[in-house]
Amino acid sequence: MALLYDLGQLPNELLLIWHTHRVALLLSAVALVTVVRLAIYLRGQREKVSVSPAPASPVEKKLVELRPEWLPENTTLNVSNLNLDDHAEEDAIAVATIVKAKKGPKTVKGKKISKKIATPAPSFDHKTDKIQPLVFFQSLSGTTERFAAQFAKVLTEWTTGCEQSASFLEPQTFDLSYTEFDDYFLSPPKAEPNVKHFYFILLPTYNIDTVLSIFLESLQETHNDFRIDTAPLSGLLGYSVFGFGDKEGWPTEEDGFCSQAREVDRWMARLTGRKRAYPLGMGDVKADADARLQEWRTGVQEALVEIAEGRGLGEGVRGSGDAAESDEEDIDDAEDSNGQTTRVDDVEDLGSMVTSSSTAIPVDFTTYKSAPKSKSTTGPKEMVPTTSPTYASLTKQGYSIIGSHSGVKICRWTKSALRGRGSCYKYSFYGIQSHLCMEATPSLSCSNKCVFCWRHGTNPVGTTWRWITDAPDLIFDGITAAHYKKIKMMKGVPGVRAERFAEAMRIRHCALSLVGEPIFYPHINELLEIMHKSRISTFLVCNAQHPAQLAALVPVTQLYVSIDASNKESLRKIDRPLHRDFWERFCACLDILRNRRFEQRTVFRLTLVKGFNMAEEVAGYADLVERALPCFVEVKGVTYCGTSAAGSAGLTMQNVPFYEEVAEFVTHLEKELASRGLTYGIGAEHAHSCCVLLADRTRFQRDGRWATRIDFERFFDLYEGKAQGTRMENGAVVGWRPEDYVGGETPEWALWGNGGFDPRDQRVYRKGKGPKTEDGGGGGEQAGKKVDAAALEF
Ligand SMILES: Cc1cc2nc3c(=O)[nH]c(=O)nc-3n(C[C@H](O)[C@H](O)[C@H](O)COP(=O)(O)O)c2cc1C
Ligand code: SF4
Repeated sequence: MALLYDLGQLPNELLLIWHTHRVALLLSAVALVTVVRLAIYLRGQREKVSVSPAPASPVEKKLVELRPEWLPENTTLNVSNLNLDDHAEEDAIAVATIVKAKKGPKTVKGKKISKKIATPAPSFDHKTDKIQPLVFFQSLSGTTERFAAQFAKVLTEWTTGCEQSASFLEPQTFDLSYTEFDDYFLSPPKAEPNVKHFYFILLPTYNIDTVLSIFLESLQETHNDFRIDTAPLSGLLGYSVFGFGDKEGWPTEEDGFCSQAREVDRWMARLTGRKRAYPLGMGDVKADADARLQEWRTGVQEALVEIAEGRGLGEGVRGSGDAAESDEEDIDDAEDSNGQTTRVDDVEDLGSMVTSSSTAIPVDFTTYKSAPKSKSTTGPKEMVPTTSPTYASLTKQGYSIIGSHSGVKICRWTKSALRGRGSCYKYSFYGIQSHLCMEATPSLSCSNKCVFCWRHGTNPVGTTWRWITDAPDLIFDGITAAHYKKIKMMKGVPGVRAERFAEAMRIRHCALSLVGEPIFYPHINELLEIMHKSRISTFLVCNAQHPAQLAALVPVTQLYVSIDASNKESLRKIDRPLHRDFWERFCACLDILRNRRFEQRTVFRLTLVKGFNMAEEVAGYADLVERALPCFVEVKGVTYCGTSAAGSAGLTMQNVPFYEEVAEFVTHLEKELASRGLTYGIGAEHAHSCCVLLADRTRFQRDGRWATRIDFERFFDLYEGKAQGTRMENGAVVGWRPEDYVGGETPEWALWGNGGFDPRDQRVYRKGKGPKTEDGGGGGEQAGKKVDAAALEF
């Protein structure tokens, strides 16, 4: 009973205890929860620490798959197969070290480089230091070049005659078309420690794609590259920009007057940490350019005196103490006016960004000289508008521009063949009669700036296709019509043979090369299909910079890759590619060529330029041949076009090899290939074009005799399915092989040692030149003749 009574009292007892000790109880509960939470937190911290490797402990290495944007769909780049450092130096490091982490959301850790530039101005000790003035210019139609030369001359006179002359080194001038941007705009140039640089930049403005756009992209790219200081040029003493524009077409800055010079000035301010030594100068080429330039020069000279006397850039400019300059450069350029980030990580986006960041410039090429145009430009531009210097230059030299990005021209060999005076080397080697051949390109733009290309400065360049695109059938109709028109114009030329003239009215072959990069055109496959359906054979030359397009190309009659150098450094110097990963692209193209060598005739085209890519490079070229195993290797001496562009690229007649030198080079290459067990032999020559052919003996010899010619009709039959090919896969026929359309034997007169001139043609010697041997052939030719740029042949 007593027990029942005690239990009945329990709730009351508990209530009493709660009322008496509730504060203590609540405090104890809070303390307990805190201790438990703390314990969980500390445990978590310990786990994180233990995930990190102990100092110097081995970390797991993982192979990181490189997947550049140019790789074809569903393809991965096997770095070990690419042998990227076969002949080269510091190539891509494909193995990155990665600390194995727990699965979970990927966190990217990085340190944002402060936009505020801390780098102080380089101090200038006027007793020991020297100022090296560098004058950079860019010119498409020569105006800025003339002004720059004049400016450099007066500046030189001033630096040698002024009171501070001991502080100055002789000014140097650079054409930006031929300047490696990375050598001057990624950091100040390398020099003795007491030599400090000052940049003068003189530029025109073009509201179309030109090399200038590439320069702007490169400045922007450098500034935005998160691996580089945002002001990598702060080591310069200073800079100043002068722009040339045309107020007739672009009356005000709003309309785009000198817009590119203004942009360059702004990027330079950012890259130098605001070292603008003198304000941007601008001149109207049709009015006051001369006076404005003199004014600007006097101003910059005064700034140079200040520097030379140790006073830096003067008041109000960063580096001199008072960073009071205030304009848009102070604003964090990572944000545009809408507050949206404009930082780019994809280099390919830069083109459009540069355009969009500039003052919106109207592009109405039909009204170039008319009233100011409205401001907005949307959508792509024409690659070669009729008002562009490129258009003027190309048409002047006999090119017909089709649409806005294709070109056609009859080469001198077509004219020569019409007159019965001989065809080009393609006749000797492959049986192509020059009067049946059309030379064209669907892309006048290119991603290289090769030193031997005569069009520099004026040719459109770009790494991606971003122009208005013409349809392939329109291009085909346009180029064939223009070709026939030009042939017809030959009707009255003395010596043209009637039968050849009649034959020429049916195009049989197309050399897709001319200038520019044909596979850059997005519908190249459709264009090729149209040609093949019209029974026109296709010889396509590409510059080994577009592996994705190369891999996706339909088989052509003969596929060429230009091999302008045997190693990375030499390729960089001679082709001056726009792609930073040019060597990887080049190597990938070689591997694609190797894979496709049983589908179509593949050719290496070597253009030898003395002093650039000949000496000591035989082994390097042999490496490349070994890698791609092309069916043929054509070795050709460069043709000197004698333009100022070639001159600025450092090319002179001394760079044009003699035929004997080309022949000697080929003999060495043949030996080198043989020493590696490769089965190449010298198949044919055409001394007149300074060209020699190496071919794979196992594939293009019949009973020990060379058979380098092509059976074109058989190629079309194979293409149309009228004849069956012999390319097999898993026991089934999957297509044709180059061996299926090998033509007749290489004629005797074309074989090595016989000169390569068809005896049925009439040989015409240039004034003062005569036959070296009785038969008129045999290695006596001199390639080193200055020819008109229009005489360049594929
Ligand atoms: C197609 C074309 C576009 C041009 N665009 C501009 C422009 O947007 N703004 C400007 O001020 N001048 C423009 N100009 C004028 C040139 O900048 C001017 O003629 C300059 O002197 C050319 O210099 P260069 O001969 O050194 O190439 C353009 C000229 C051409 C032919
Ligand atoms: S690849 Fe041809 S067109 Fe392009 S830059 Fe070189 S030489 Fe000129």
